[in-house]
This record gives sequence, structure tokens and C-alpha cells, in this order.
Amino acid sequence: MSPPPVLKVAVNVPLSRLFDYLPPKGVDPARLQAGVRVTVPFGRQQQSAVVMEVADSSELPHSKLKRALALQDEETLLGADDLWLIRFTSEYYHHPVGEVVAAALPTLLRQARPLIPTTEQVVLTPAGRNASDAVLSRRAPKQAELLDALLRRGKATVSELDERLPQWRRSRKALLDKGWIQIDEIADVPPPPGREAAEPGPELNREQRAVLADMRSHADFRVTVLDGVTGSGKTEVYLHRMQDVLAQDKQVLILVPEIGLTPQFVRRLRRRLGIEPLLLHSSLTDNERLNAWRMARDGSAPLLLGTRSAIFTPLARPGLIVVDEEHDSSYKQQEGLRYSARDLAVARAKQLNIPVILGSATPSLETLQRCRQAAYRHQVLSQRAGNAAPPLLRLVDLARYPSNDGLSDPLLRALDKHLGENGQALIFLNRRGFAPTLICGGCGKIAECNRCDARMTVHAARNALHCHHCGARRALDASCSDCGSACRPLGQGTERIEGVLAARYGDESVTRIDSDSTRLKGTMDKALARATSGDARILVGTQMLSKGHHFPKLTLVGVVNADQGLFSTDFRGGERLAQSLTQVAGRAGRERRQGEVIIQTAFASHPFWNRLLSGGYADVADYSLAEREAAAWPPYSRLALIRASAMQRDHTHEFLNAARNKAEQLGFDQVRLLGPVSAPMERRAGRYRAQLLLQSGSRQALHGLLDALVLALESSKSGRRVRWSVDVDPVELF
Ligand SMILES: Nc1ncnc2c1ncn2[C@@H]1O[C@H](COP(=O)(O)OP(=O)(O)OP(=O)(O)O)[C@@H](O)[C@H]1O
Ligand SMILES: [Zn+2]
Repeated sequence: MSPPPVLKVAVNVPLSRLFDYLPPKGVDPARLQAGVRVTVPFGRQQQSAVVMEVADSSELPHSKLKRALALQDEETLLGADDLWLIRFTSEYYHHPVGEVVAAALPTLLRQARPLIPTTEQVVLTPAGRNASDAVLSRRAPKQAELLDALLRRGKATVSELDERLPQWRRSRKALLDKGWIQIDEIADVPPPPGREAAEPGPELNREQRAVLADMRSHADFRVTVLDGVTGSGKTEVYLHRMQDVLAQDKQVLILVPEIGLTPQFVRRLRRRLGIEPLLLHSSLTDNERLNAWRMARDGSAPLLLGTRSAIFTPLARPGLIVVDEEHDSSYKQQEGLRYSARDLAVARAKQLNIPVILGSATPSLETLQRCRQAAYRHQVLSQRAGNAAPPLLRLVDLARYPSNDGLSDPLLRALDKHLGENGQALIFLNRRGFAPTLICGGCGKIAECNRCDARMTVHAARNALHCHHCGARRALDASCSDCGSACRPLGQGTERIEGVLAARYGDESVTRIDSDSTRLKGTMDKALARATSGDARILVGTQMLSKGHHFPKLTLVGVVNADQGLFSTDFRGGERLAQSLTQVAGRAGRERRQGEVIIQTAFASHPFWNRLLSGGYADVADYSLAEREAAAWPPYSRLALIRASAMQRDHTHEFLNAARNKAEQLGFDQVRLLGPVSAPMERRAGRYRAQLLLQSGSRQALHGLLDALVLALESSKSGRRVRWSVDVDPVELF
């Protein structure tokens, strides 16, 4: 008899390797395939794990192998392409494969639940139906209420009851004991999205038609970079391409940086494609998430719209992937598994041999560089669609026109003018709260966070100081704890600017949109609706407002302070600044009237401004690429960052020094090691942070070194005293 197969499974633990198990007792070996879930004994616990491979043998003797306890799935949950993506992600980002699987699966599947989500349904029994609730309503009014609620429909799911009778669970046991209700487990699946008639869009202009024709000429894998100025009709081009693919009965996956910001986009997809897009994002309930995942996997949902993690969703008939606003840094996960959804989209499309579109008015330098190398196809839309003209940009030199509470005279005059002509204005400031600093008028002491090397932000409405790094909060100090003098807020945040504008133009006219003002469910949609209708005459907001929106009446954009980005220590500072200013400027004048953009700066002679104002984003990008090439920064080299944090400063440095020594021993000459150094904001949430940067012109060398180094670090002693992580292609260096 041949020996039983060996299951190589991914367990959700922070170790790179797979673990070997024998098949569960009594399971037909034919049912054991890569992509099924099994329950395995792990340490003293049981774990749910995914079979990555079914092998003939193990490096361990059979007698040493434990047996898996149970097979969870009748059919494979993850197909070969899904497993490929998981492995690729694990290898490329040097992240434990079990944790990648965990990131790729909806929570319920991770918890060994079945693919069809279920819910509890409370059903009235015949006895319950006949029970007299006259008596009950006197003695037990809560029970009577529940019976009453059920009488009308005979049954209700627990979530329906939770909504209508929040206290119902208290009566549950009593009524069950009386035999008046019973609780059934039922499938909780919504119907798949239906189709309706699609509305036609505007006729494409010449540039759009040329781009679309080029995309249509190539059905296989190809990366098209749709580099179109704001309002040039990129979305119209995607929509046509999506229509083609959907008409061939294939699926389309669209990634966006954030879904809460795009109700307009969702509506547009529905209207123009005649299909309800299935949403995949982090604020779904567990059941909703599982259902979305399942309908993508079985093909019953043709159109999927999701944020970063949606890139892992299985697709039955993949046809096209679109990454909108590809430059957006939220495609890169900044903790745990630090993947770039954009880069994985390209890898996945290649594996599936399908086209992928990366769209942006401000493509990342990495992407532009790939275009220069002809690895990606560069398609440019140089004109705004329809009759809209590009916005006019103007600088206001704060050295000449000092600002009062953040707003200079020229900006205020422009506001008067645009509002007077029935226009709408957007005031952009990438800083929420009232003021970024609280300072003592006597000794100059600044309020700092106790757990971070950072200042506290003043939030006036809550009369509090918040740390934007660790979330710490405390009451606003009226007087200085050192000298007793009065403290005052210094600088501007969105809350303060909102107040200044409300005092000048009236409360009614001003709407603030930032993560503080839109925390409550529904407030974001409402604010965006007011912005779109024009009821909100002045919008004040952070980068939340700068991306992707189409506010037809908006004619003026004012940038309160752009200088933070000018002197950034991050080599991506200039690129980021140019992107965010171009994007926010692009909100102005998207319909009939030309938009005006006023940027306030204290450094008007900085060469950055000349480049941006005369040459636009493309010039800034060319210049920055040359700079990066000279300094051998990405995209002209590859980076990986090893980060460590600990309660004691020494531990991080010891660990990273050991990592450096190990890396040197491994002898990859083509990789430069920089550090270890403390992070610029060394202490965060009470932990000290440090980092070691690895840089190389050769991707192979860098990954070769990481392969060996990560294995060594996983078993290193100093690694146990710190939290450490590897960040491949980091977007934040600090
Ligand atoms: N060929 C066209 N003729 C007339 N109007 C068009 C055309 N193409 C697009 N539009 C309109 O122009 C506006 C901008 O188009 P769209 O949203 O597709 O641009 P975009 O490049 O994706 O925008 P952004 O990147 O700035 O968000 C929309 O109102 C759209 O309906
Ligand atoms: Zn803090």
C-alpha cells in the first residue's frame, strides 16, 4: 500500500513555513486537494488551516506527523490562481503564508464557518401563536412585546429583532422554555445582483476613442496606464471597457482607494452598466463580506468594487481589473501584511492573463517609470472632456499678504467674488482639528503627547487635546502646568478655518468634510450630497475632499497651506505634494465655468512652484524622476525596511544591529544596508521605534537577502523582545 499523502497547510501564525499533516481519518484521499480547509491540532489548540499542497512525502518521518482532525470543505475553497496569489504575496512581501491566507479570507471562513453564511431565525410555534398574551402583557410585558412582533409575520431574524426590539434577547429564554418560540439556523444569502437597462453616456471624444480602441485591440494581459488630466473622462473610458468585458460574461474588479468617498461612483456604475456593483470593503458585516466573497467566487456577481483587500477576492471568470487613482498611498497596507494592492493587481492580472488598467491624473513615479521602460502602455488624455477648461492656478505669497487666521486677503477676495457670482468654493487643508499646537503664552511650552514624540492637536468642539498618532485624548489645558500662564492654540486646522468662514459668511454656508465631521454613519453621504447640489456654498476639508469628486458648481479651490510638503524629509515629499495639489485643483471648474485655484505659501520662490504652475504634474514628475535617478532612490532602486519597536530603546537597536550583522554575513554585495537608526518620531504609543533600510539596484539580490534574513530573524533570540516587520517597497520611510 502506498503511504498516505501529506497535507502541507498554512496555519495563521507568524512563521514563514508550511506545516505537514497526515489526512484526517476516514476521508477519501480524492477529496484532499489544495485549497480546502482542514482543522488541525496545533500546539495545545485546534486551528483552522488551508491546504496549500498535497505532497507524496514529508521531510519528517511519517511517525512524527500528526493527523489533521477534520476536512471542512466539500470542494476547494480557493482555486489554483487564488493559491498562486497567496504564495506570491507571501514570497514577495516576505510575510508568513498563513497570515496572507488569513488576510485573503473573510473572517467567517477563517473561523471554520461554512461558505454559506447562516443566521438565527426566531419562529413562533403553534403553541406560541395560541398563547394568550393578555395575561402576559400584564406580568411580562417584554415577552408580550416579542410575541406581538412575531405574530404579524410568524418569524424574524435575530438582526431584524435586534433592530426593532433591542431588548428582545432578555425574553428569549423564557419563551423558549415555554415552547412558544423556536430558533432555526437559516441561510443568510441575498439574491445576486440583477441587471437593468444601462443608460448611454456622452459620446466619447477623439482622444477617448483612440485610447479605447487601443485597449480593445488587446484582450490578453497588458498594463494600460490611463494618464488623464482631472476631468478628462478617464472613467468614461473605463466604463466602455467594462461594458465589453461584461458583455463577454466575464467579471470586472475595480479597486478604489476608499469606498465611503465614492457614492457618486457607485451610482454611476449602476446607471451606466445596468448592474449593481457588489461592494467589498472593511465596514461590511461578517455575513455581508462572506456573501460578497462567495458571489465573486461563484461568478454570480459580475461587477465588484472594492478597496485594497478586494484584490484577494476569488473570481470565477476574471476579465478585467481597474485600479482607479493608482497613485493613492492607501493601496499600500501600512501594518501587518504590507502589500500594495496596485502592484498585486498587476501581478494577478499577469497570472490570469487579463488586462489591467491603472488610472490617474497624477500617476506615481513608479508607474511612469514602467511606462518609460515600455513595460506598461502609457495612454494620455490631455484635455478635459466636454467643454470644461483646465483650472487657473495662482500662488499667494504669504510673505507679502499675511494671513489672518489662516486666510489671506487675496483668498478672501476671491471667495467673495466666486460666492457673489453664485459659485462654490472648496478650502483645502490637510490638517483636521482646530489647531495643530497648543502653546503657553508665558514660557512657550507646547502640549505634547505622553506616549508619543508628538504634539497634541487642539479639538475645540470637544474642548480636548488629541494625539493623531496614538489616539490619546485629554482635556484642554487652560493654563500651563509649568508656569500657570494662559495657553493658546497655534496654527490652523479645518475646524478653525470652518469657524472663521462661518463668522464671515454665515454658519449655513459652510460644510466641513474630514474624518472628524463624518464619523457618524450617513453623515458623509449627506455632506457629499450637499456639496454636489451646491447647497454647501463653502466646503472645508482634508484630502478626503480632494479625490475623485465631481461637484458641478465648484469654481474656486483655496489651499490654505501647502508648505508642509515642500521641505519633507521623505524623498516622496515632492511627488505627494504635486499629486495632492493637482487632485484638489482638479475639483474646480469641471463644468461650464472655468475654475480658479489659489495656493497660499510662505515660500513662493521655491522652484517647486514654478515647475508645478508652468509645467503641471508632468513636469514635476520628470524633474523628480531625474532627481531619484541621481540619488538612486526608487524607482531606480528597490527598498525594504525592517522595522522594530519595543518598550525599551536598546532592544530595538540590539535587534536591528543583529539583523545588520546577519545580513553582512550573508554576503549580498549588491545590497546596501542603511542604519539602524531611530525612527524620526521615535516614540509612538509608548513604544520606541527604529529601522534598518535595505537598498539595492537588483530586485533579485534584495529578495535573495531577505529570504535568508527573515528566516534567521524568525528564530533569533533578540527578535523575541521586539515587534518587528519587513516592509517591501515601503511608501512611508518613517
Ligand atoms: N466625451 C465626453 N463628452 C462630454 N462629457 C464627458 C465626456 N467624457 C466625460 N465627460 C464628462 O466629464 C466629466 C468628467 O469625466 P470623468 O469623471 O469620466 O473624468 P475623470 O478623468 O475620471 O475625472 P477625475 O480623474 O478628475 O475624477 C463627467 O461629468 C463626465 O460625464
Ligand atoms: Zn500619542
